[in-house]
Amino acid sequence: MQINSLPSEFKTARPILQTIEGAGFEAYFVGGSVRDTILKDPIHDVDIATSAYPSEVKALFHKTVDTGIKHGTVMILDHHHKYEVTTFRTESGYQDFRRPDKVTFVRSLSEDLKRRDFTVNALALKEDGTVVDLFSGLNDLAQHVLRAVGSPEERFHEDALRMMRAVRFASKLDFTIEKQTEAAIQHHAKLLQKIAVERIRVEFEKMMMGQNPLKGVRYFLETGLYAYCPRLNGQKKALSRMLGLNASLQLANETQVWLFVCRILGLSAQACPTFLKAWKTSNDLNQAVKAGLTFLEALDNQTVNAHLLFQTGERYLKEALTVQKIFDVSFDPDQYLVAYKKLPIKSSKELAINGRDLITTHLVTPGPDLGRVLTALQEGVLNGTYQNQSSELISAAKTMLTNKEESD
Ligand SMILES: Nc1ccn([C@@H]2O[C@H](COP(=O)(O)OP(=O)(O)OP(=O)(O)O)[C@@H](O)[C@H]2O)c(=O)n1
Repeated sequence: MQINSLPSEFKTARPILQTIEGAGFEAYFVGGSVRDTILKDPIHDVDIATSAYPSEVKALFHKTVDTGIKHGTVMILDHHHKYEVTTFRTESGYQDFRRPDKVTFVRSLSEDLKRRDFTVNALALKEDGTVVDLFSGLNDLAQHVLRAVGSPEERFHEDALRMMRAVRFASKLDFTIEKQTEAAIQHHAKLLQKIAVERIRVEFEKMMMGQNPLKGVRYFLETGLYAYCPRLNGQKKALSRMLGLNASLQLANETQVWLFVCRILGLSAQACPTFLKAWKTSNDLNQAVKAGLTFLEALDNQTVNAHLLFQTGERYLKEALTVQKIFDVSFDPDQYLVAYKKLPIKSSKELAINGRDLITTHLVTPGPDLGRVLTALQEGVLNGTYQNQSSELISAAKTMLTNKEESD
């Protein structure tokens, strides 16, 4: 196969390949960018593989960085671009099911391609647009099939994360997993326990955000992979609820993914931190999910009010509303967005007076009273008791403090 019009990312990187080839070595574009180009999908990283050894690559370019020299990767800095160039290699060992114990640099492209995970990821592209296809990856791409290169058992034994990659690609590309490859995942699912949670999480999130997430999820459940993910063992029934949803599952970011998963599992805002901790999500994400779940619980209980909209904030509110719409296609998020827009203040900073105003007018001294008065004023503004005007708020503060003195 010949690709006549290469994407601009490849065209820009062409001189790198030409320099390496000019020195008598082989060089190819490899990996996901080749797959995505043939599928006419946008490409992200451009990976280059070569028969030149790292020292030989370094000798050919002015600026290089040893990013992963032990594994054969050299980064080439070329004007404003960075390219990872990796020497053809074979891998062996894999006692921990994730990293090879031994990497051997080789001169043969076929040796390098045959250690790769799936046939559609084992294509190489020459700078002139010729595709090298040693494992019928082009046919699998055309048939939308994900098939391990060579023995699936061996591929998953080498790197158990590849099983999660399989379900992620099934979702991302809307591909079917070939029968033997699927059977091998089912057989080896428990090896996932050996893989770092962070790496599993990245694949899980990508699966949930794919083109056809339910395809990936179906494999995730049927092969038993889910049982080896944090806190999902025993949750097949709950997770299967995803498959019965009426709405198409389109999740745009990690917050939506975890909000959705927590809702599917019936986790409350209070219970979610323990669950998310097991998945090692970031503090920012945990905060977003907790805020979203708190809002959705209020939605369930029909107790949404101005205070909650204010607390949730626009960003988290939008995420929560998007997730609610997945569960209930007839749900209308607009009324909540309109109510949010109508809030007299969107943050404490928008309150017409601040702590300093109360101190300079000698109403109150720094301390707990100050915080209490400001919170009460903010609540009053949100529920419509006061207008957000400084004179009105100052006099409201005076009344509050006078009443307090009298009751003290
Ligand atoms: N566990 C892995 C990870 C990667 N690869 C190989 O390394 C390439 C690059 O890997 P990576 O960048 O992680 O994934 P991509 O396939 O490029 O997919 P994407 O960019 O969409 O994540 C893959 O195509 C595949 O050939 C592999 O064989 N086994």
